[in-house]
Amino acid sequence: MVMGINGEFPGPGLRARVGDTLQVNVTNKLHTEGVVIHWHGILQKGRPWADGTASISQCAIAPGETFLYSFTVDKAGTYFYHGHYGMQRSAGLYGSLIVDVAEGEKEPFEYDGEFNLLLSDWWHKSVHEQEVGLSSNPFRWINEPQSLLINGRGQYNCSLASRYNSSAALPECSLGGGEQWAPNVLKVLPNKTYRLRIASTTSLASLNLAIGGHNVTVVEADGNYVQPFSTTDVDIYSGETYSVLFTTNQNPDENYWISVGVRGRLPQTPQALALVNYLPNHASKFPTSPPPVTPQWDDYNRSKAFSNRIQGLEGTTPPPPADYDRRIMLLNTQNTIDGLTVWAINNVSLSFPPTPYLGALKYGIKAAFDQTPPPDTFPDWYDIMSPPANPNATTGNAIYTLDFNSTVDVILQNANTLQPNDSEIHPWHMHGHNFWVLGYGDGKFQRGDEKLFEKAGRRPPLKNTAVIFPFGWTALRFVADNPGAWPFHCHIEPHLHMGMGVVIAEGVEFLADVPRETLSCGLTGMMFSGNGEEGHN
Ligand SMILES: O=C1O[C@H]([C@@H](O)CO)C(O)=C1O
Repeated sequence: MVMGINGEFPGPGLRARVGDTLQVNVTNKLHTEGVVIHWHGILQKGRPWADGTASISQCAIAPGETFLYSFTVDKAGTYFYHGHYGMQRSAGLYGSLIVDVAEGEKEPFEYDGEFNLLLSDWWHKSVHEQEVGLSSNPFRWINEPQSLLINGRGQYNCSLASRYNSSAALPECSLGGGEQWAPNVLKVLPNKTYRLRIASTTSLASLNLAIGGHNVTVVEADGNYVQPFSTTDVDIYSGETYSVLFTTNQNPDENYWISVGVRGRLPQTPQALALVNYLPNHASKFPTSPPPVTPQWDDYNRSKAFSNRIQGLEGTTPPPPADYDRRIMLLNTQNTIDGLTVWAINNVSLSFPPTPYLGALKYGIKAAFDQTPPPDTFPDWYDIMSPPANPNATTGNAIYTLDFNSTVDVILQNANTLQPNDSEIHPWHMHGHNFWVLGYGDGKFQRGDEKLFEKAGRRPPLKNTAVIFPFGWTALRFVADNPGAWPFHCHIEPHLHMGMGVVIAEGVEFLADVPRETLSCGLTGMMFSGNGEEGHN
């Protein structure tokens, strides 16, 4: 079962120019559940209610109802959109969103043509069955995906590439032409430069993409320009987007594979493949070289080296100096609550309340969520190298309230899971803000480690998603300059479902109004249905 939009999966690609206002009417035709759409990477300055997050920016759109998302896009780049209620993104509710530079403006790089690859992973088990398993005792994990998809296409139970390897476990796919699952074909001319936009909306998988025989130059990450660098392959974590340039300077009598494979978890899913078709060769001409091999899944030094190469483009805004009034240390742990397996941040597993935070904050409804702030740090003695000594965590829905316009540092600290010698990749995505990635480190963050940021001599890149490596930490800095309530969470869909996130809020008092049509549920719904025609339901 797949959730589609306008009869399509993935949903229709959207394209706009900087300065445009997009108006998207979403009608919920799911019969038995609400829906919201999040515009991933769009900052929604001044319109936090358009962020499309259930329980945070709005009430879920009820079956049969229509909600108008209206927002301005102010930064060129590669983005996507997706469901942000339950695990609807995993059910296929996503599509691509591209913002071009304004008329007459130029990108800081040149290219002759472009392609867009939206990457995802796919399970045969329905999302509802997955959700039930994750919230069961005993816990039932979703396990690895059955397929990796490129623009919604992938193969199952066969491999396009088995002819290159006689010991391949899977038979060759028999392509007749025109199959829905046929690989994406990128038609190119020799000696041109192409822009490849890549976005990952995977539910779980960390990916690596490479083009056989071609190096790529990375130029954009998460809608921000980066200092160009050349590489053989690109790591891409869920929630990230990249643009890379490649030049068709190889033997024009050949076609070439693009491969996408799993990193960061023991892969059990065949690579996804797309074809670079040098014209006038026929697309059915199989490349003579096999698809690029995905680097060893647990070669984290290689992954770290790649992440460390991403720097802000020279001349772009550097991070402001530290304001150590507020440094938030977020310890990510796997825990148990009443026998259920959860993820917790500083020992609190996030559970979304029925009243959207934005409305609750705007109208001062204190009963809507826990008013005691969550902890800004974790105990010094916590041993991140071992399973939690006391694995019991609590459930909570309190928020981090930030001073408006303050500079905030966040240290995301990874730790051992409930299993000995195990720590996992977590790509953290922040809504409403870009942050500077100050640095990555191994082990437990120590006072004084901030020196490592400066010593590295890197120009921190602006991003909206950053990974924490196993047993390591990642340091971020951002300015709390966007009035609203915003989730900041692991972009692995089952991990958010299991509580791996926090909510931050700032400057809500500066919002003139929060549209009533976003508030028709929970305590705000009651508040507004009490006084006649203003009520929604
Ligand atoms: O949240 C997770 O649960 C499993 C495992 O840790 C327990 O089965 C896994 O691989 C996750 O990422």
